[in-house]
Amino acid sequence: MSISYINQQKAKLIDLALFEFFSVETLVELAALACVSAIKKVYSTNTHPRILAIAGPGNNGADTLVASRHLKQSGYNVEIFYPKRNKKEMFQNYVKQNIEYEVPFLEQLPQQIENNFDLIIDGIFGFSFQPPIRKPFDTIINKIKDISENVPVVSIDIGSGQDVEKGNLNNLGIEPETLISLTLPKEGSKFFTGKHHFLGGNFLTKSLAKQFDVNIPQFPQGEMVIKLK
Ligand SMILES: NC(=O)C1=CN([C@@H]2O[C@H](COP(=O)(O)OP(=O)(O)OC[C@H]3O[C@@H](n4cnc5c(N)ncnc54)[C@H](O)[C@@H]3O)[C@@H](O)[C@H]2O)[C@@H](O)CC1
Ligand SMILES: [K+]
Repeated sequence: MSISYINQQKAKLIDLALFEFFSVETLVELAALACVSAIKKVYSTNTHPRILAIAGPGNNGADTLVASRHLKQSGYNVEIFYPKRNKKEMFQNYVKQNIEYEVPFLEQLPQQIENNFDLIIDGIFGFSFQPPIRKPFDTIINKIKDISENVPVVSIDIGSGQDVEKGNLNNLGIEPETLISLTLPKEGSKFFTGKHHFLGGNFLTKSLAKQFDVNIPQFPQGEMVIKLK
């Protein structure tokens, strides 16, 4: 049975349904841990010790802020660029946690990313993205696109700037080396051209799968992610 790919509306509805059972903090913590698990499988602290994490204003950014803390605890050197801060308490707590765990926040996108970082985490936009890309993320996404030939990029849920359903239309979004889809892959990820595609976020029950008419995967025993590509 193949795994379902979902459109933007279904992603939002499934998210809302999960909030009936879990707090957003729980879902973010688990999604972030799944992302960390996928990252560790491809990029080790020996080969890719210096990580630049770019966090957006929504829950894709929340996943990134939490993943940054876990990656730091796992021995990576992580620095965060988080240009548009969400005022909600949850996000403020994630900032405090990173400061406590000695993960620095950068005031600007660094100039020489390729010389100073081995890996970029793209946590700018997830399934709620609506084009066109507004400031300041237009220039940030263009910069990441420019250097993605030289520094590998891991995108959480979606390559930021890509259309959630149609993929990288007109090459406007980030095309990552590694994509980590959450809950179920979005339709746009059918066009993914990078090397590694993981699925994390083992949240769906049989009853939710029936309600939303989707096929859900069986995660391998003891694993937080499934490798789709
Ligand atoms: N059920 C799930 O699958 C889960 C999803 N989570 C994460 O949550 C994400 C979805 O989070 P959200 O719904 O908060 O939304 P996103 O994080 O996708 O983005 C919404 C934010 O981006 C801004 N934005 C949207 N389009 C823009 C544009 N064109 N230019 C500039 N800013 C723009 C919005 O104003 C809003 O602040 C998922 O992709 C995933 O990463 C996880 O945190 C937990 C579980
Ligand atoms: K993203």
